[in-house]
Amino acid sequence: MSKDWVIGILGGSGLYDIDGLDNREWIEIDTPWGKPSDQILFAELDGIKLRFLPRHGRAHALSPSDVNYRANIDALKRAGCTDILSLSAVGSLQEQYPPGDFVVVDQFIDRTFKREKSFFGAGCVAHVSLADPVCERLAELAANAAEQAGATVHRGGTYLAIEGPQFSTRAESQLYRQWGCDIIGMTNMPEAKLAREAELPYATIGMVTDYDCWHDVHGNVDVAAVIEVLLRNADKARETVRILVNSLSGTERENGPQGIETNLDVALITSPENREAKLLAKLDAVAGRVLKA
Ligand SMILES: CSC[C@H]1O[C@H](OP(=O)(O)O)[C@H](O)[C@@H]1O
Ligand SMILES: Nc1ncnc2[nH]cnc12
Repeated sequence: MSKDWVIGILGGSGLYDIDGLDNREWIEIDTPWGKPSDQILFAELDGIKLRFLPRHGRAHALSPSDVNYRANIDALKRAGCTDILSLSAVGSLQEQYPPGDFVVVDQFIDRTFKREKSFFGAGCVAHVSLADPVCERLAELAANAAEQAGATVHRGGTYLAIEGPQFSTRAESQLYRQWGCDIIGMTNMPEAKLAREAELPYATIGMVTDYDCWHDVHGNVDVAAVIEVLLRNADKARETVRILVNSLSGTERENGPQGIETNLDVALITSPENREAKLLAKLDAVAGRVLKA
């Protein structure tokens, strides 16, 4: 099936708006899961529709544990998004990813524990596959765009998600390194899981801001250091978005080869006659494609 691209952008720390877009309008979207982090910026560029949501709100008043990830993903789906790209500040767990570099990850480890992680549950159970949690097509488009924007880009890598809001202890940081993780952040889980449940292809660019606290030479991460690097990199991130969108201009969107857009076809397990009407009503945007009679 082909349709128009509608690119959703989840902006992380330091990225609260994108300028240089046409027909900009901030629009409030309500969801059955509560309020998203902020209004969503509806805009266009080169004929492609863009929907931008600052993950922590424009005032950065939401901590990673307080972000309503379900509402954010649901709202982006309601806003018509076909794909979601996250731009996130991350710490580096490996020497070869210095601050300033971009890592386009292909795997996640979820160590968060205080968040709603599924749209499904009692009354309508589903188990989606997360073996390949990232949309390879979107990740490639994002990596190409970031390179053209002048970033040093690493393709592939594992993002370790911690609950926060505190940064890690040195022992934890060393442990994550031993696990082979590449970058660390506090937000991409359960975001990526929920995007998959909503049948939305998801990719993330980790913008490295620090070496966490494991490095012998570089000092321990703090917010000032993160913001300092981010401010230097935010323009590159915005330019990446503009180049990515431009690369789609004039093309028709086809579903990708990973089957993400139809993955609920093989995920629902509660028999239709036993599904709860109340939960089904809340799933109208996320799973309407498979739940509509
Ligand atoms: C301000 S440093 C910690 C903060 O930054 C990252 O957020 P995001 O992924 O939204 O850029 C990290 O995950 C923490 O939430
Ligand atoms: N070192 C770090 N740990 C967790 N989240 C981060 N965001 C940016 N740097 C981080």
